[in-house]
Amino acid sequence: MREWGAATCTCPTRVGEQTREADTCAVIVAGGVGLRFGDPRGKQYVALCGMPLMCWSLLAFDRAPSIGHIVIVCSDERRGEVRDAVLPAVSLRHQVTLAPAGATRQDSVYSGLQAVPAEYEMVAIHDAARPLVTTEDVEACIAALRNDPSLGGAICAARTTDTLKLVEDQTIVATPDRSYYWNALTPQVFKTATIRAAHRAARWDAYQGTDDASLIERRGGRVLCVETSRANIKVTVPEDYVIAQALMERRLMSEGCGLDDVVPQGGDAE
Ligand SMILES: Nc1ccn([C@@H]2O[C@H](COP(=O)(O)OP(=O)(O)OP(=O)(O)O)[C@@H](O)[C@H]2O)c(=O)n1
Ligand SMILES: C[C@](O)(CO)[C@H](O)COP(=O)(O)O
Repeated sequence: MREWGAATCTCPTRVGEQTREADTCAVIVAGGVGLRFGDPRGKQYVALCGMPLMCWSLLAFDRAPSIGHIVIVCSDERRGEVRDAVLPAVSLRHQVTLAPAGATRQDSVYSGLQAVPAEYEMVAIHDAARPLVTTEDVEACIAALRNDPSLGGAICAARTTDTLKLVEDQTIVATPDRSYYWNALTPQVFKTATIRAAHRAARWDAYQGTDDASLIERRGGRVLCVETSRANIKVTVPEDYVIAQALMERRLMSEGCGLDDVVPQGGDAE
């Protein structure tokens, strides 16, 4: 893996100026230890194309016209690193609040939700470990929820392309019709009040879901899958890093934008 160094390549495309009131707060969860990744620095802090990996998703959200504030959830031990290394590597327009991580992803999201300023009607919850999210993905998901009041949430998702097997004791039990199966990605967007209530209910019931949509589903809410870029992978194991780096390099080469947009400055961290 490359060491952290000066940024040699840069940023996602700007998606126009802010044309509407920003009604959504981003909650970026970066509180995991990355056991499966195995690097003691933590996968969200290793360099990807010249910046800590989590910087790429911060930029994508910062440039989304619907986003007005960013909450970053990180462990107390890494708070200093976020302030001194992550935020200075990007030039964020929006104010940033840091919230303490919890023991599980769900606990970290719960913590992040407590830090969302009162004026934000919607939240977009995102894994810091998904650096390839685009501003277009973020906006598509927010627009889907905004445009359909009957929805309990809208999530970025991609259709499954492999043949799926239901397996017990390493033996195939069934081959389900894969047209019904999609991979859940992030961001996952919800009304702030709705997802806060769903998280409170899950804690009360001691329910642990692997994503936030499942907390809405279990209460009967309808969550829409918004088909977005399948390049938005989660860096989970070391092989994912290699893929993420190749995809990011390809994106940066095709966009060909300059370094001036990512000069060290940092947002105001509260
Ligand atoms: N207690 C936790 C656990 C996870 N996450 C975040 O949730 C996202 C998705 O989690 P995952 O890929 O499982 O990350 P880790 O928990 O770090 O990985 P592992 O399970 O391999 O330890 C990551 O951005 C991770 O930092 C978090 O904020 N707090
Ligand atoms: C939220 C998520 O990224 C959607 O795919 C995923 O469920 C997180 O799961 P993990 O096992 O905690 O990585």
